[in-house]
Parts: sequence; C-alpha cells; structure tokens
Amino acid sequence: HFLVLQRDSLPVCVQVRPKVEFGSLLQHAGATKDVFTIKEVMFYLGQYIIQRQLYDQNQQHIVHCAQDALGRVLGVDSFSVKEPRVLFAMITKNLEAVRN
Ligand SMILES: C[C@@H](c1ccc(Cl)cc1)n1cnc(-c2ccccc2)c1-c1c(C(=O)NCCN2CCN(C3CCCCC3)CC2)[nH]c2cc(Cl)ccc12
Repeated sequence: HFLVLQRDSLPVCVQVRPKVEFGSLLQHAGATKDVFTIKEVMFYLGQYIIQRQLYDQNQQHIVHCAQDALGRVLGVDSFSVKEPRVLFAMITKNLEAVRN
C-alpha cells in the first residue's frame, strides 16, 4: 500500500481516484470501483497491458502504447517497465489523492 506518514506519525493509507479517462481504462481491465490503492492501480494496468497485448513479444519489458488510450493518458508512445520512477511520474499525473 501507498503509505503517507502524517506529522503525528499516524499512518494514513492514501487511496487515489483516477481522472476520468484513466478511470475508464482501469474499468476495461476489470476494475469495478473508482477509488484505489496505488498497488491496485498497478495491478489493473498490468492486466490492461497483457489483455491488449501492448508489451513487445521479444522484449517483454517494453510496452508500446502509441495506438492505445494508455499512450494518450500517459503521454508517451512506449515505455519500459524497468523504469518504475518514470512510470510512476506519468501515472500519478492521472491520479488525485483521497484521504480515507
Ligand atoms: C513488477 C511489475 C511492475 C509494477 C509496477 C511498475 Cl512501475 C513496474 C513493474 N511488473 C513487471 N512486469 C510487468 C509487466 C510487463 C509486461 C506486461 C505487463 C506487466 C509489471 C507490471 C504490473 C504488474 O502488476 N505485474 C505483476 C507481475 N507481472 C510480472 C510480469 N508478467 C509479464 C510476463 C511476460 C509477458 C508479459 C507479462 C506480467 C505480470 N503492473 C504494471 C503496470 C504498468 Cl503501467 C507497467 C508494468 C506493470
């Protein structure tokens, strides 16, 4: 889970609400809600990439998304799953934090 420690060190499990287009993309991957943990977002995105065969058959850590809504949402034509920092930066632009 994506834990954010507040000043009084009470851990708050931050959930996120995807912005509209990103939310419908997660629903295509089987999501049935509109508030997620980061871990759930990554799980559904992984499912989405596999279902739509967006990963490169030869280099399976490369995802080609230029012709897909994923590319529009992330703002890239392709990316590597071996660059999680780059990936998280693109994904968090499509999420807003929700305090539970
Ligand atoms: C560790 C994890 C990850 C998680 C977060 C980050 Cl920022 C990087 C990397 N990961 C490692 N490879 C993948 C992957 C690779 C190709 C196609 C689909 C997923 C993933 C991704 C998962 C996931 O939930 N992964 C479960 C186990 N994976 C093992 C690899 N499997 C691949 C086996 C070869 C064929 C393609 C799938 C899929 C299930 N969710 C993601 C969402 C995105 Cl936006 C990008 C990548 C992933």
